[in-house]
Amino acid sequence: MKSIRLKAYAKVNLSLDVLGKLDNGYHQVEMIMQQIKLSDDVFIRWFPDEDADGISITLKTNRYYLPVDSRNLAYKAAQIMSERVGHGLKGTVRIDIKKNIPVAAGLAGGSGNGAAVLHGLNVLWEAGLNLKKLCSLGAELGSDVPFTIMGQARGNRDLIKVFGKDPMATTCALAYGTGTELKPIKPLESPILLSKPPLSVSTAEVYQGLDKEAIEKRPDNKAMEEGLLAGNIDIVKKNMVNVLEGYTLSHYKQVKETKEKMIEVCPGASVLMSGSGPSVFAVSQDREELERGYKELKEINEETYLTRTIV
Ligand SMILES: C[C@](O)(CO)[C@H](O)COP(=O)(O)OP(=O)(O)OC[C@H]1O[C@@H](n2ccc(N)nc2=O)[C@H](O)[C@@H]1O
Ligand SMILES: Nc1ncnc2c1ncn2[C@@H]1O[C@H](COP(=O)(O)OP(=O)(O)OP(=O)(O)O)[C@@H](O)[C@H]1O
Repeated sequence: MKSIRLKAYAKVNLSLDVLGKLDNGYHQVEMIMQQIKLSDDVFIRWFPDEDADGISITLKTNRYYLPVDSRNLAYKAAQIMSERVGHGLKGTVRIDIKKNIPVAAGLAGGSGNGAAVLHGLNVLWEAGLNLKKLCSLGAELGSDVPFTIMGQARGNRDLIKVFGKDPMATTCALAYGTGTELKPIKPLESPILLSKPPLSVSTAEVYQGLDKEAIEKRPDNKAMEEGLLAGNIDIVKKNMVNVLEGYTLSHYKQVKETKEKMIEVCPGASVLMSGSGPSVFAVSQDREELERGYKELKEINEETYLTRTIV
């Protein structure tokens, strides 16, 4: 038996712009994504068995409501690896996921689980796929998967050994196209307060909702990138804009209330919704302010975390 244990980190969108809509219904985005320390634990084991009839996959998670078949991105990732690089292999892939990242939260939790399985089987099966190839397989799973592949290559010791010198192994990137084209950027170094109201929001619904509304304020991603490069957190804070906020905040009262509360209790922070929501996060140099905010937000939303970015 061979095994690997990987951390699948969550992401926040420091900015998110939508530039247009493609014929297939997907949207053209331009956004800056940053990996944070909040993570799921993904344990992958490979039991070779010469008598087996090909590769079988089993999956367990600590969230009873999550599917454990091909509807789960981790399971689907194992299927993709079996099809593409598993020729001639016989045995069982066992995946155990301990979820800490809130589900359907705008934090790429499921995407990260899929990414970890792609990475894990690449190592266990000695498939030798580079980051570019892993990202292209990841794009078949979901728009956020390639970024989580890059971030994990930087945030896991076993993967740093393999990809340490690859400039794509980074925890911050400008994502464009449908979100799967990535350009590494110098990461943000900051504590992060994160809070998710007890509801889930469909990403598809939010993108479709945006089609019917005018975008009021767009992020200046160039300025944000320069701020990151200069390590100037004030410039980063000033440019935190997410065009998906308009729809989610106006349709989900608890998300708006969470954002308003965070602004009230962390006046020195910049507060933004991540992805399509409903998670809201705050960036501030003042950790004590975020600690105070954590206590207040925890009273409202059980799923509240004080974490930090990974550089
Ligand atoms: C909102 C973000 O999380 C920001 O990072 C991503 O853009 C969405 O990433 P994701 O959840 O991995 O998205 P996917 O699973 O690929 O797509 C979910 C749904 O979102 C919509 N979608 C997604 C990405 C994109 N560029 N345009 C879209 O319109 C599509 O309706 C799609 O059916
Ligand atoms: N391994 C997984 N973990 C969590 N959800 C999963 C997983 N596999 C599939 N899903 C499904 O995906 C949906 C979205 O969950 P996820 O936690 O990935 O959302 P998210 O954080 O909003 O993702 P994103 O930020 O990429 O849009 C859930 O409703 C869930 O049923």
